Amino acid sequence: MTPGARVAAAITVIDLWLSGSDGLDRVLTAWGRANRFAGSGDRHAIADLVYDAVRRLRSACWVAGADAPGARAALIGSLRLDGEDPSAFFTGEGHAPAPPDPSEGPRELSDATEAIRLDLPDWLMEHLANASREALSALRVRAPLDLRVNALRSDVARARQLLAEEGIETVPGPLAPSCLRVTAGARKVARSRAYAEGLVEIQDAASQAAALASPPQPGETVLDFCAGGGGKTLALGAAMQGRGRLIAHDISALRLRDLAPRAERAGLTVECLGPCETASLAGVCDLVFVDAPCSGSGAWRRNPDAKWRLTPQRLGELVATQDTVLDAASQAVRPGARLVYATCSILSDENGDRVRAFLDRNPAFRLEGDPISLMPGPDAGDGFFAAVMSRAIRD
Ligand SMILES: C[S@@+](CC[C@H](N)C(=O)[O-])C[C@H]1O[C@@H](n2cnc3c(N)ncnc32)[C@H](O)[C@@H]1O
Repeated sequence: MTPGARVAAAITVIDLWLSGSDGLDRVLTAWGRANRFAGSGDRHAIADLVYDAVRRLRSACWVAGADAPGARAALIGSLRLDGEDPSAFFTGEGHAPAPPDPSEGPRELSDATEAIRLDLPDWLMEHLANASREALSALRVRAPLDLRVNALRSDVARARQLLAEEGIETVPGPLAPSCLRVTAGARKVARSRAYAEGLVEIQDAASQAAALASPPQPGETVLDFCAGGGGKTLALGAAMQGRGRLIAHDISALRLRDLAPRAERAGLTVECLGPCETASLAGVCDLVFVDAPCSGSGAWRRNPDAKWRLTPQRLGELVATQDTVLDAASQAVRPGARLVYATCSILSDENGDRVRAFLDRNPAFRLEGDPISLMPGPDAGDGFFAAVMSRAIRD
């Protein structure tokens, strides 16, 4: 495909996403299936164009002269924000889109409101008043790929060497000793031997750090209450050196489906419990980890469509779920043991506010130290929050 045809395809994908309710990933996958002529290089290039434009949807549309989100404006503006001349792609020749007309900018980004410049919905600005502008700007930029070296299978030096032999270059990553940041060959990771044999997992640096907010010890009974795909479960299991009882629970049995084979690859045994199967764990766990469902605002550079779909009503629903989940999970904590509440959110509504509300409802628990509050950044990881609480020996 020509560069212009790739831009045209990216416009089609964003159009479909804007007019439907599916996530961007699904729309992209469906487009790829319906357009088999596009090779993997084309599909990757189109995905990059799409994600770059959606991450910066408001600012891109602004510099393309549009006051409302639109796919064509998003692409024109996104190219401009990257210092490219859109006319080089919008040629009208072959499958390329028609050339930009004078109503399509350029317009100075410095004339836009702060919410537009930061690519955030207007209503969210007051919720983010305490977040630094650098952290919010980081959400407009493509995220790096981080790996967690699985100590049960390898050490960091050996994992780096094996990855390098397959053309995947890494440097030591931030926030966690097991973190490697991929600097070249990111697209080869999922097909690499190191990945297939469980030496490394794909996991953001901040997620790795959050999993170790209260490091589990070998021999402990550890419950990952919102285990989902199991990223934290595997990190917890590695910290336990594979010894003890590791239990994964989620309200969605479907989301736990891939955990058993992932755990086996990582050299771990995990008990998987479906919804409402935790009654037998009441008061027995040494550590209960709650990676609560949240807005995902700390990871919006990876999932930029989520930020445009979040509404005040949805945030309210999430907050109510977080309270319910934390109350339910706390039942499994043994007297004297730990409860960790974590989110990949940067909104205090979902973080400190939830912990304070929980402690007010549950006087048997108290906060241990200051919560970890990680903000997204080029040399950091995603935004993440983790608070460690402990249950009194006697209620
Ligand atoms: C942030 S995701 C977990 C990600 C996962 N821990 C990881 O590291 O890959 C939140 C999870 O909470 C689950 N969830 C939502 N409501 C729940 C509930 N009431 N009880 C338990 N899990 C719930 C969701 O199905 C989802 O898998």
